[in-house]
Amino acid sequence: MTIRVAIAGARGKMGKEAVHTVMNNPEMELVSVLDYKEVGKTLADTNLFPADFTAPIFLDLKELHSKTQPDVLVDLTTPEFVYDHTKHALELKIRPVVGTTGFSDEELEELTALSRNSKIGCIIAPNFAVGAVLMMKFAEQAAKYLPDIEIIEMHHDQKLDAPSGTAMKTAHLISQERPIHEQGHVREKETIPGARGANYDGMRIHSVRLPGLVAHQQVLLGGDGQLLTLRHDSFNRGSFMSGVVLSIKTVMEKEELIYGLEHIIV
Ligand SMILES: NC(=O)C1=CN([C@@H]2O[C@H](COP(=O)(O)OP(=O)(O)OC[C@H]3O[C@@H](n4cnc5c(N)ncnc54)[C@H](OP(=O)(O)O)[C@@H]3O)[C@@H](O)[C@H]2O)C=CC1
Ligand SMILES: O=C(O)C1=N[C@H](C(=O)O)C[C@H](O)C1
Repeated sequence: MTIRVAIAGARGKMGKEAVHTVMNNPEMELVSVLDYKEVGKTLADTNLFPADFTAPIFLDLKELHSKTQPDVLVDLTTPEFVYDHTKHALELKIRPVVGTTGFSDEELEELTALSRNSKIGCIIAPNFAVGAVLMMKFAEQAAKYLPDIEIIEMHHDQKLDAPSGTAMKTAHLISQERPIHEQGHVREKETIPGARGANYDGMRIHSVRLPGLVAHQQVLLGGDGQLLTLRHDSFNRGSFMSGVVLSIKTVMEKEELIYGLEHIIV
């Protein structure tokens, strides 16, 4: 069976890569695109894609659904729109595969309940790169033994959310294994507010934004006379595409929301 895929955010850095990935996958068909620009045109009409990329562009998800009947909506847009897109897709019984980051805990809880109640699968993956997922899992394991931890995430300077979704997910996984623990000196004082980064359960997260970067993260675990450094680098957006393909295939078999690629990597 061919999986009918719609993409939101197709003109973006990740979206463009995902369009090519779906178009080149024999088990998938790109049936439509959700966007607020170039509505009524096709991808090819935008001059960003080859002439045979004829998926039509819609502004409204309901109309996109009724005219093109996608099985899956891949969302690669912005933190501002992703919650509405995902909720609306679930209500229309389109399975969301979401790479967009920036969800609040409350939004994730609401979408989890909606997915469970409607029995429509949904995958939200803060990072589709297998190496990044391994870094998170290794950090989770190491935190039991080395609970003094700082996360440094480094991204291109067009990124909207901070900390990154990957850093938030890493901190969440670590906090499940790490004993409750305040780090640093009890009388530590910031001379410039923010100098010590964001505080997640006593761990620190630092966000670096610079041109030239793609997506990079280090987890530093300090101990007496020692430092364990776990590092992952995505040098290009191709690094995320095997995770996108795996998620599109897997969401077809699910009836609940899955948060994180670690739950579906076999
Ligand atoms: N999970 C993962 O592995 C990865 C996740 N990401 C995440 O994916 C998201 C996209 O990243 P990236 O491609 O770098 O960002 P870009 O800014 O390059 O792309 C976002 C695209 O979405 C478009 N867009 C904005 N609003 C809407 C809307 N309402 N409907 C449809 N399209 C819309 C934007 O258009 P315009 O610019 O005209 O507003 C733009 O073309 C981010 O949240 C990022 O953190 C990124 C890489 C990997
Ligand atoms: O915006 C990005 O580029 C990325 N966003 C995701 C995140 O917030 O972790 C995944 C990856 O780091 C790239």
